[in-house]
Amino acid sequence: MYELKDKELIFVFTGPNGAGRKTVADMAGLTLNIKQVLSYTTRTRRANEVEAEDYFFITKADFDVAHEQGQFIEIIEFAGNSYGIKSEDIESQLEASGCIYLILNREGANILKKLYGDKVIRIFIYADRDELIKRQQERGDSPEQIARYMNDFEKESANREECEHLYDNSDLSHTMYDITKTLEKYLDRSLQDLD
Ligand SMILES: Nc1ncnc2c1ncn2[C@@H]1O[C@H](COP(=O)(O)OP(=O)(O)OP(=O)(O)O)[C@@H](O)[C@H]1O
Ligand SMILES: Nc1nc2c(ncn2[C@@H]2O[C@H](COP(=O)(O)O)[C@@H](O)[C@H]2O)c(=O)[nH]1
Repeated sequence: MYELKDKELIFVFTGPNGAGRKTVADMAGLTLNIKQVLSYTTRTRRANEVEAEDYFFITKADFDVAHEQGQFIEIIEFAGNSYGIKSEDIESQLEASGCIYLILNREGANILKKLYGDKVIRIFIYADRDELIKRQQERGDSPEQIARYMNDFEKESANREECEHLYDNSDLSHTMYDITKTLEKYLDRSLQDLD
């Protein structure tokens, strides 16, 4: 397993679907110049999603081959699709930029924490249940898709207790203000550790 160097950090954005993890994580990444490690998925691409920007969209056959070859650090099956992150991508991105972020469900967030301990900061993003449904509807998800994703709501919400930081994302600009302040503290500390 890759051993993280002193200054390297992994931010994991987690929480229930539709809470705004991706929106918040990408804005924070852009502001603070932190790069994302993308997952691979067998899920069908949504209308607004772009290959190699949101995910690497691959076939189930390719996913299974990569899995058999031990390329994934962790995988999940969710709503009939497979998702995983490749160890090599984590390693190369850390070496290139020092700090990375990922957007994962509770299982992935907690596996990384177990593997990398204090180097992993889990950021739990949440919003009211009805608001999550509304956001998924507005994005054009079908009622069946929303129901499948919301099945996980309770378990995903319960994971807040495990996370290092919690943010209510009812108001995006407030969320961004608070998260940026928190991440900056970690980044400053990490730079000071270098001295
Ligand atoms: N604070 C907010 N207020 C209103 N809408 C928001 C807010 N944050 C994000 N959204 C919108 O909610 C929808 C879901 O956001 P996003 O994709 O970032 O969520 P997610 O937690 O990554 O969930 P998923 O994995 O289902 O995409 C998007 O259309 C996004 O623009
Ligand atoms: N444990 C992991 N969770 C992942 C990974 N890639 C995405 N996800 C999470 O899965 C659900 C569904 O994603 P969606 O894009 O279909 O809405 C969501 O919670 C993602 O954050 C992964 O590699 N490992």
